[in-house]
Amino acid sequence: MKLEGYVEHIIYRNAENGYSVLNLMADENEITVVGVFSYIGEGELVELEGDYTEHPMYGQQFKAERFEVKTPKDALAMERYLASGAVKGVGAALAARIVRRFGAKTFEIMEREPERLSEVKGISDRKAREITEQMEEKRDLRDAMVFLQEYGISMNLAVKIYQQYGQEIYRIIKENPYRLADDIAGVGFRTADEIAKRVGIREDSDFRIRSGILYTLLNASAEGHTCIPEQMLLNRTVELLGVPPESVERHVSDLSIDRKLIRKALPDSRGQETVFVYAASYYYAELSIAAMLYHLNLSMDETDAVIDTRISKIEKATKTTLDEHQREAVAEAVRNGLLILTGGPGTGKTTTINAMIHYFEAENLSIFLAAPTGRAAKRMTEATGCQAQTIHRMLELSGGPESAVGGRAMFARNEENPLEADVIIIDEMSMVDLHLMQALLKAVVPGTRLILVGDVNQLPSVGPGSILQDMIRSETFPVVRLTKIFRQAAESDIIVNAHKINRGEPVTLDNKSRDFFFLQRQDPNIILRVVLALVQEKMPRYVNAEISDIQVLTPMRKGALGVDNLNRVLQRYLNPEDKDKAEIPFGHGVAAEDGGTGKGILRVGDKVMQIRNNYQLEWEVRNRYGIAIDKGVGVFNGDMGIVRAINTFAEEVTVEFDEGRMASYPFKQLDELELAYAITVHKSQGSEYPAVVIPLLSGPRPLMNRNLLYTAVTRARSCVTLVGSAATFQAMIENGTEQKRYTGLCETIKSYISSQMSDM
Ligand SMILES: Nc1ncnc2c1ncn2[C@@H]1O[C@H](COP(=O)(O)OP(=O)(O)OP(=O)(O)O)[C@@H](O)[C@H]1O
Repeated sequence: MKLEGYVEHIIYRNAENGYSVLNLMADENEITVVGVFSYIGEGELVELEGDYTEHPMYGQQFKAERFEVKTPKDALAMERYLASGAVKGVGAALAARIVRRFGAKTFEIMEREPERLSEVKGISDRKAREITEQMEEKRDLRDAMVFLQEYGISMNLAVKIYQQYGQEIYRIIKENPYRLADDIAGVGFRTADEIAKRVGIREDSDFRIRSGILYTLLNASAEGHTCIPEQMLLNRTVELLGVPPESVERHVSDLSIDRKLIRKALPDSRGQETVFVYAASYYYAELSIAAMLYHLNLSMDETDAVIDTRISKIEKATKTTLDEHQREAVAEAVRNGLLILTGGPGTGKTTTINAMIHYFEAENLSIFLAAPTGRAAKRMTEATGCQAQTIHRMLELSGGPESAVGGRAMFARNEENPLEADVIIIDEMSMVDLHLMQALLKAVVPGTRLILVGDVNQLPSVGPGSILQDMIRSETFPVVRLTKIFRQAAESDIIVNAHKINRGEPVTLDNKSRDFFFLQRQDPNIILRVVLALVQEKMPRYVNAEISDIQVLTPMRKGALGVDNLNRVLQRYLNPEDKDKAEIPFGHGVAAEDGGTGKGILRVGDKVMQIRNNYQLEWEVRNRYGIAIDKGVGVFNGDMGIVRAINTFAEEVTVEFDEGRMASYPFKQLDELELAYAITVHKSQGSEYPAVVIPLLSGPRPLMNRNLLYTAVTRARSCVTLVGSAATFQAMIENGTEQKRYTGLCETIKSYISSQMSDM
């Protein structure tokens, strides 16, 4: 049946799919209507098709299957529409005046002769234009929404697509919807492919195959590769698209002629020359990194005798005697434009950094200290007594919306406006990925000393590349390796065992240690219970810390002991439901037990983590009177915080990060957060926690390796407790095969250097 009426009030609206509940006034009757409305506003006249149904709780309602927004016919209806707030700047009084002037012709005049609006008292020419433009925009947007909905595009996405292309959408969607995957954040190949299918674009269309190839490369970069073997690219793309290999091959070759892809011969894991394929931007990033490193790698003049004397003076002043390698590191830092310092935990990296700082300070040189994450920067500040900052902040991430191009950061410090420092020391270098390294190097001029400090045995960066490892492997730059564990550090079993793990030696699990425990349990449910007891009671007391300082680390996302399930269980006990704590549905990864929606809950008091870099998110630090004392932009992958407020009215969640930084997330942006009672070992890189609890039972072999265990264990400052299978633990120590990362930086550095040599 059909029903016509005015939208009186929208009771509920799901912004993602348009599902709405609204009050409709039809012939003086108020009717509750439910249905999917792509675009609708209060005050509008709609014609609905559907049927009345009986809802067990809400009684009779009209279920709309189809709808059409109609132009209001009579004067009263027009006035109602205009007064509804649908047009900005027109309130009830003005709406009444407009309709009094033009009567039933109001809309016609607004459409055809908008300049006449200025005949109404209180409407200037400019305002008349504004009102008209709004009416037009609304109509265009509505038409576009209806069009995009036909292709199964959600409303949020439809708005984004419309904002990007405007009236061009019709052409783009019909000709090449794969462009959406390139241009719009949140549209991937799969969404574009779905649209293409509905539009009727053929499976073997050129656009589809090219887009599929680029998508495969993008996926590879999400796994950390900067390039992949061509054969692997072909296989994966063929599998993705279901098209013959020849056509993929042909397009790979076309794309490389267009320089969208770069093919390059590199040695594979067995050292044999193989063709690898890069997305062009990754290739040029490696090339420019190689070139910039080459130019920074200068020799600086200073005699050994002078250096020796100065170091001895520092040793006296700081009452430390540096060992041979530490001394060498300081001397090399003085003598070179570029230096890598690497070593495991407790081998004296920080002590060496401190000696370097003393040395350069005595020379009156300006020194910048930085690290890839906020937590790592904070640690560096504490350990050196000098202010360290995140690399992003040092490079002056600019705040405006233009600060991220294609999701990438834009920095105010770059080749045109380099950092004004004589010495830059970067800690936790193993976490720096290809993009950040490129941005950093752009902002450093030759002549500035760049000292890169890190532990090359940690897991590689979350983002693509294995910069530190590749630089060391290239054997092109000065490297000092610290290997000796100092006496104080040697008293810690965390450090001693970490080194054993790294060397592949067995670790004794007799629980006679003060800071390293292994609780053998085989049943996942029992492991969960033990983990909970450790986090909730034992560890906070043992290391004298808050519950939120105890971090659970796990290798995996899925399974009983994966991140998702651990978070669900830990949340239930550590931050249970409470009528005084606001909460909202949240997240995608949380399975089962919640009514089959696959969603979890976010609650005030929850511990959360930002899971991607957001260069635009604003934060504020307020004093106790609520006055902002510091402001900035950018919350980064891996930053941890506590949910302080959930405002369902403003649809906002406020999270407090380190150092009191408060950031607000619109509900729509909550996919940037995850619960963080438990996090993956990968995400924990660069952070340190007073105590770490690691459930360890089983998992896929490539993941369960020495590298991962080493990284997990070294995250703990005062205590590590592993809970689970000792056999798995020992097997991980023996599994020295790292997850393979394909990168070409090492070879690119070498070939760049030799090309420079031959030019000389
Ligand atoms: N030359 C030295 N003589 C005596 N003790 C030293 C020396 N160098 C470092 N130490 C001591 O060894 C311990 C570890 O040193 P440091 O903190 O510098 O190492 P690190 O490599 O930075 O460790 P981590 O990566 O775990 O932070 C500290 O207690 C430090 O005081």
